[in-house]
Amino acid sequence: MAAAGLFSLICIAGGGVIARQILLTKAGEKIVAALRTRLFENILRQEAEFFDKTRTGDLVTRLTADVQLVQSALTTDVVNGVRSIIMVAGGSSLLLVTSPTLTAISLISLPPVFMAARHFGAQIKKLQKEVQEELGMTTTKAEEVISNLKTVRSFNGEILEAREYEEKVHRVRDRAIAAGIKGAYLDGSVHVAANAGLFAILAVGSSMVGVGGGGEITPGDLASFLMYSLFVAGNVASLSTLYGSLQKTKGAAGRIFELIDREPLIQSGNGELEGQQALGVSFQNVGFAYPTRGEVPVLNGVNLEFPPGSHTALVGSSGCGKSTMGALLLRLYDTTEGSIRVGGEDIRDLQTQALREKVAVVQQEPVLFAVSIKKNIAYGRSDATEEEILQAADAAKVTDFAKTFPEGLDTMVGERGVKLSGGQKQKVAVARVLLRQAPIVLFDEATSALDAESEHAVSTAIGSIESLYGNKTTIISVAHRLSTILRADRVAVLEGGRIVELLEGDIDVEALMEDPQSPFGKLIRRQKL
Ligand SMILES: Nc1ncnc2c1ncn2[C@@H]1O[C@H](COP(=O)(O)OP(=O)(O)OP(=O)(O)O)[C@@H](O)[C@H]1O
Repeated sequence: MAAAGLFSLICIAGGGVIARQILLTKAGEKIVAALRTRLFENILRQEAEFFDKTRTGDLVTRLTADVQLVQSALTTDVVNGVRSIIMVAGGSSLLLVTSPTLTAISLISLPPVFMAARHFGAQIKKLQKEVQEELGMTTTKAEEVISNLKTVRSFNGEILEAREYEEKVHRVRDRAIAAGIKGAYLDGSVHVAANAGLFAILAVGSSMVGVGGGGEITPGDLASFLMYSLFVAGNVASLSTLYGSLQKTKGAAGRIFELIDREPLIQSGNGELEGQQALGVSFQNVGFAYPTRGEVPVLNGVNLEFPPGSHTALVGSSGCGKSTMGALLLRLYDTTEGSIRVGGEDIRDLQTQALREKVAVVQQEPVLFAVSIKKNIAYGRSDATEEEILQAADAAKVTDFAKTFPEGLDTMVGERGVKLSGGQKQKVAVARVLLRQAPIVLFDEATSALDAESEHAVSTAIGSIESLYGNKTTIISVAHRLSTILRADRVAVLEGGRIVELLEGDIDVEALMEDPQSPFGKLIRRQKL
């Protein structure tokens, strides 16, 4: 009967183990999923300045390794901790019942335990934070080298890169070992303090038993007291190990929550831009310096109107701030001085999403995603029909080169579009923007990677799309390509951070080249075009 009863109890305990494992796994995985999602969503909300300052690897480490540490702490560590606390509480009550005097004496081991936990705990937390930061740098390095392996290889950089990676890995290792050593000191000190308590109990307890027995307590009581004390000391020791591990987690959790709680510096306004009509853009006394290089002004009192439906070429030498004007128009950064208006509204008063819906950009270095050509085009507008996608692909001459691939528009382009040529990538980016049908179109030297014939085809396509979808305000920023400049009906010259010349109507290039006062003439002469 007793054996059967015991077996039933074991079965119930087994069921408890199963339930605990299942519940812990569920809780842990749900915590990880929720943390990752919230973290990722908040990373995406951050302003461009944040990404100028933060390394990608650091963010990836927060999403992976840091979250993983928190998961194990919140499941395994917390459960073990609760169990040890119950054991310590239960064991202590037994101690109290057996001998209140000896229990009071055993308490002398507690202050050193707390002191050790405080002292080493703080150091472990700091070191673990450093481990996670160094891990972030290691991830950044690996990601940079692997995604640019062709460049690394062409410069015979493999050995150098492997050595740099090794150095970073060693820094992670050294910090992790240092944290482990502090943990070991914590465990060791707790062990000594807890066992010193046992010695005190033995010394005082034996005198309480008295020579030959007959004292305050029986030898049996002392033996039980010592056994309970060992049990309590063992659980206090495992609590200290858990405390060390919780301190590690605090380092990682701090990094996660600092980012989950971070409010982006660029806050969206509430205004909306209704309708699909052409919108004008106006730069009013705009001054700007990149926050990471605050002492170097890039723009300085830029005044420029882009009337609705106008086609403006923004011309200026390399690095003069043309792309920066585009970034400001998209409100990736806020102007340091002055304001930018779209459709008469200050862009700081508009919802950032509403603003970006109205501006389509072909970037200087177009970025494609690791999906098919067609999906990359469809990224331009989520509700576009198949027909519209094909129309955009045709207009930007994507169909011409895609039909030479066995899978046509369904060809996968590889990570960042590595399986396409520079010009092909740019054509896909143009198709994506054509599909977007935004009233303001920004070409950041979009035609630089296109050959003359494709460039002509693309600009004609833009014209035809325009006649299909209505007038667009286009801004083409271009360093020197005269054929592109002349296709615009206005030319604005950017120099020294301000607009120094605005040409409208028929542009007589020959005369301007002769004119020593004309910045545009000077620019063209310098470029020898
Ligand atoms: N994220 C950034 N952080 C700090 N400085 C930057 C950043 N982006 C650009 N700059 C600096 O701002 C200046 C203007 O750059 P911008 O890209 O606007 O030039 P650009 O006229 O478009 O040049 P290009 O014709 O060569 O593309 C440059 O001196 C550049 O080094």
